[in-house]
Amino acid sequence: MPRLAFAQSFWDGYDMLEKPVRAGVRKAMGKFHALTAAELNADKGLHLESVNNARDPRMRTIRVTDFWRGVVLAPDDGSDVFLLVNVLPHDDAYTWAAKRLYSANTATRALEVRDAVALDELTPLYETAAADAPRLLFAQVSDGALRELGLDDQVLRAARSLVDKAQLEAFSTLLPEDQLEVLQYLAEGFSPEEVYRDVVAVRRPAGAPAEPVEDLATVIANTATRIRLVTGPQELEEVLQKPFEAWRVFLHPSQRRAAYRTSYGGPVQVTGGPGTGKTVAALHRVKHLLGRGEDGRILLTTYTNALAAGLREMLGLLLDEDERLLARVDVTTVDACANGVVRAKSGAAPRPIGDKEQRQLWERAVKQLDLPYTAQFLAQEYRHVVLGQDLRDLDSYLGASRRGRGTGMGPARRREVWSGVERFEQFLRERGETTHLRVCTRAADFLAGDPAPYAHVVVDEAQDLHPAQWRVLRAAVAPGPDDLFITGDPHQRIYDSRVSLGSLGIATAGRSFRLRVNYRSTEEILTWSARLLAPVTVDALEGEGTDSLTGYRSLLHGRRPQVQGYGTRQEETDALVERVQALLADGLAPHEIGVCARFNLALDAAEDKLKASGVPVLRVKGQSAAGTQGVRLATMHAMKGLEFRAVSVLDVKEGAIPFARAVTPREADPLQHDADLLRERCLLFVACTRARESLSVTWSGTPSPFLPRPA
Ligand SMILES: Nc1ncnc2c1ncn2[C@@H]1O[C@H](COP(=O)(O)OP(=O)(O)OP(=O)(O)O)[C@@H](O)[C@H]1O
Repeated sequence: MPRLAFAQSFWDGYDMLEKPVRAGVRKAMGKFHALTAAELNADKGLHLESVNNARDPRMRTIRVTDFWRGVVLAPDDGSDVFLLVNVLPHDDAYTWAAKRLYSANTATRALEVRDAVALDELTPLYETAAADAPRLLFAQVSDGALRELGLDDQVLRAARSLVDKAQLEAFSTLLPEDQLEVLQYLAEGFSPEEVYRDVVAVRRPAGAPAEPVEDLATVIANTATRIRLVTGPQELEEVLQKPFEAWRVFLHPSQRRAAYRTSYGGPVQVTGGPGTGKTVAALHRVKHLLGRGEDGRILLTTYTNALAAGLREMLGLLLDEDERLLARVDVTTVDACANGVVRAKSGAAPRPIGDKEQRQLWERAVKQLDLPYTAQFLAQEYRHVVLGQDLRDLDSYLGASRRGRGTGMGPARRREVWSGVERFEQFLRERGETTHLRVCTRAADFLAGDPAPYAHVVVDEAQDLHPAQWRVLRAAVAPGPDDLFITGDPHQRIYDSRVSLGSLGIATAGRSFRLRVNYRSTEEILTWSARLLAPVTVDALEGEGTDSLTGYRSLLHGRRPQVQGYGTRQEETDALVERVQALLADGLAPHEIGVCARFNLALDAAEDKLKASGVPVLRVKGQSAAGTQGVRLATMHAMKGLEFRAVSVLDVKEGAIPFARAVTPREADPLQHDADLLRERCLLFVACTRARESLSVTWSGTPSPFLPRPA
């Protein structure tokens, strides 16, 4: 019997197909598992036929319904795998199929597809234009190096005609996938050796023979990142019935390399810009660890309850709701985990208070002791120095380094501060209350005395964790192989945390991965959003050195973000209502639209106006039930971890972003001032990078100073 495989190009459009067409696909595909190759060719209903004037002689179409056709690549070399590559209306299917050419990449050995007709037509035009260009995009790279990286004749010629990155982008939908990625990395300034390591070597099958094997079945087997082979009728039924989410199957090689390495000698770190699939990599790592046949427990953890709820749901999907496996994983925030440890060990549930109440206690301490510091200063000193370094008495505080704090403090002043700390802690004791970070400190103490409860810990959104939280995680798993798998993006640090992972016993040197391909947003949204961060540098995830977004890019394209100021909030809100109505008229579901602002106040006005115009809305606070209809309204902080087809960021004006009250005055502490500004900037970056297809950024009055000047 022949075998059947599905290309990612087919899945991309599958969700959009109407029910009868999907039923047609299921019926047609079923025949590939039921009939022999000869019977398939003869089957009247399937009507497997070749395509006139096709660039690829293996192209066939099959009948799905009266009006829809499937496009199939049929083996002509005696191998037995048929590949479904697309499902389109009748005429489109023939046009699409005639232009496409599938080939095996000589370096990665994977199957790629190009629009051979368009490349033949366009390349000579670009060559003519390039003849007078002062510089060509790939002038620095030799033909030999390009061929080593898998470029073939047609792509090499096209590449030689390009003068800049914009032209490469214009070619991006025409070029074969792996060769395109090679060119994109080279265009970003990576050396051929780096590109070989990061793009080619990770895809090339281990032990690939020197001469490529060309039969279709082998090449398909080499393309796990874009093609799914289905082994039998039951699997076929499952993959076509269930809502299909590409991230469950088609990992980017850099995701796969990080998530599925059999074992690591110690902690691993995976970084990457927004939407590069870090969460997906973390989830697949959990799946890999569960598949190793041990019975140890796994902690999968993140920053907020809403994010943890999202992780729990995705893990269920990835593991096919297998209760036996899911029972081995605790998915929770670090704070909740610490709370559980303290509750179990002390017999009493800790009662942590929030930031606002803590500030009131600091204010009382300042007043009672008549201290020459603000409550804000003491709270920050407590967070970054005392809890950050786990200082438990005056002597340790007197001897501590205050790196990162922007004011000098001699012993006399430190004594004063310490008296404030003691008073604050006394208030907490008297009230029978505590703070989340103090719960973490206690939990780490309890854990240190016992065997570690987890065999593996997987951490998402690691950039926002405080050292006290890291101490819980460090104590929750014994140091050793596969102890910690950490994913995060330092450009999305939106809580005031500074860590040096090495000093906390979490050294990731030699075990660091970087993801660069964004799966969420269009290139237009990414490029605009990345400019928000262009004026600043951010500290690396592990706390040593800096991080950058070099090479960060998307394969998707769309409209440029709309960036627009208005005279008044009223006008801004009216424009929002119009935009949302236009998106709904375009066919977006309400829950696919997100509206966000720095403050709830700006959202209140938007909510009233949207409701008054009959648009359903839902305020996101913590978790909101998935699937509930309504345009989502959230503060920028609550946007973390979410994504929408369209996002409107409101009220991006002076005084709101950065929010003046959230920024320490420069005179009080210049370093904290800079850190606060950076955090506010990152917050805007996080909000904008939640958008998949469409982003609008608006304000009334004077725009935020963070907004890039028009290009
Ligand atoms: N290999 C993949 N194939 C298809 N889609 C993917 C893949 N990896 C990730 N995605 C999709 O890209 C989007 C972003 O993925 P994910 O949330 O894992 O990124 P992230 O790096 O954690 O993002 P952020 O840092 O912004 O939270 C999601 O919609 C996810 O389903």
